[in-house]
Amino acid sequence: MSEPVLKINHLKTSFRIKDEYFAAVDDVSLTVNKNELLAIVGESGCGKSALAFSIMNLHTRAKIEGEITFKGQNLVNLSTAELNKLRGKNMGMIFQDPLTALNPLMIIGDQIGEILLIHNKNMAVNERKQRVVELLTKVGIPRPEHVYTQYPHELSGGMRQRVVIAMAIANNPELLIADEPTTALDVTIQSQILDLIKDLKEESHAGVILITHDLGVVAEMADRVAVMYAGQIVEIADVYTLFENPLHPYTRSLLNSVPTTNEEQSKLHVIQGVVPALQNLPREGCRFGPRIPWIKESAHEKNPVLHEVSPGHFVRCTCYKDFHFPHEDKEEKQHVIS
Ligand SMILES: Nc1ncnc2c1ncn2[C@@H]1O[C@H](COP(=O)(O)OP(=O)(O)OP(=O)(O)O)[C@@H](O)[C@H]1O
Repeated sequence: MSEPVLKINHLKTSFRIKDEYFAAVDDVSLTVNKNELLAIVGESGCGKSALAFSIMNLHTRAKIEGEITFKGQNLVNLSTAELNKLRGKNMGMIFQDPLTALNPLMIIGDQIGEILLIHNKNMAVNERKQRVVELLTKVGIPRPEHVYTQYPHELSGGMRQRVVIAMAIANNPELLIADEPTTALDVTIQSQILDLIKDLKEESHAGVILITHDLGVVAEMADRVAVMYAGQIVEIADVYTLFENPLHPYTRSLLNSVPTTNEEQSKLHVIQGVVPALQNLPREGCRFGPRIPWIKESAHEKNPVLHEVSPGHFVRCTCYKDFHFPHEDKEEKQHVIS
């Protein structure tokens, strides 16, 4: 039986541009369970980071509405002091760029030690040092005692990201959010970092949210996947269902734009257009509609909602029933879907 760590209900995060607020996260509801890795995918500008930052309450000037329930409390209503008790202790975050997440003027040991100290005021100095070395060892850093004394600029990008992960897991959080944790790293290092996150999840049984552009990573690591487009979840399902039976035109377009060795993939699909700027997002009708203009208007719902097409598999808008790629024979495709 799955046990929820985080429950998000009708979350709306809006940013002020000139005199108006525009929702970058628009009515998102989801759950993350203990020992589950939920991947959030979508093109740049779909609202993935805005969602992650909302959960950690790291937006300074956004308007946040809805409910983010963690440990029985709605994070949206908590004061900074109350939030600080949870952040870094019960919730950890791994950021895209490890350099910006670290203080350049502080040695690694002190940076991790500080996180331990904030949440364990009575921890003795020696115990703290020992725990930092343990954490550095756990995230695969060689010569941890030496690295303890180094500054961030003395480490490689991969090692710095390991330090950031050590900080995020220092207090054994129940929820770990990783926002494109390998974007700033070399390809060779990327898989090591992702393996580390996966191992940590398996060991600690934490709930993990992994934000990524990379569908290969999703296939490899996720238990469930939420696909975001224009601030909304357009499809959510367990990882097998999402890859075996993707339904939303956006999900299918994303999957079809990745080259594979699969012989059935006759042609790569280039998704038309781009995600509009926040103030130009379509707010009515199917938000993805303008990017699939060959699908007739009547296929879309006026106010698209998520439909549960099979247990745990939700798809927004009815247009998935009529969707086909321009190069496909429509009759044949409808037969496959029905
Ligand atoms: N502080 C802000 N003020 C105004 N607009 C913002 C702010 N932060 C994000 N946005 C806008 O909100 C939308 C969603 O941005 P977000 O960074 O969440 O996208 P993303 O899916 O995480 O993209 P990426 O993959 O590039 O990180 C974008 O249109 C972005 O320009």
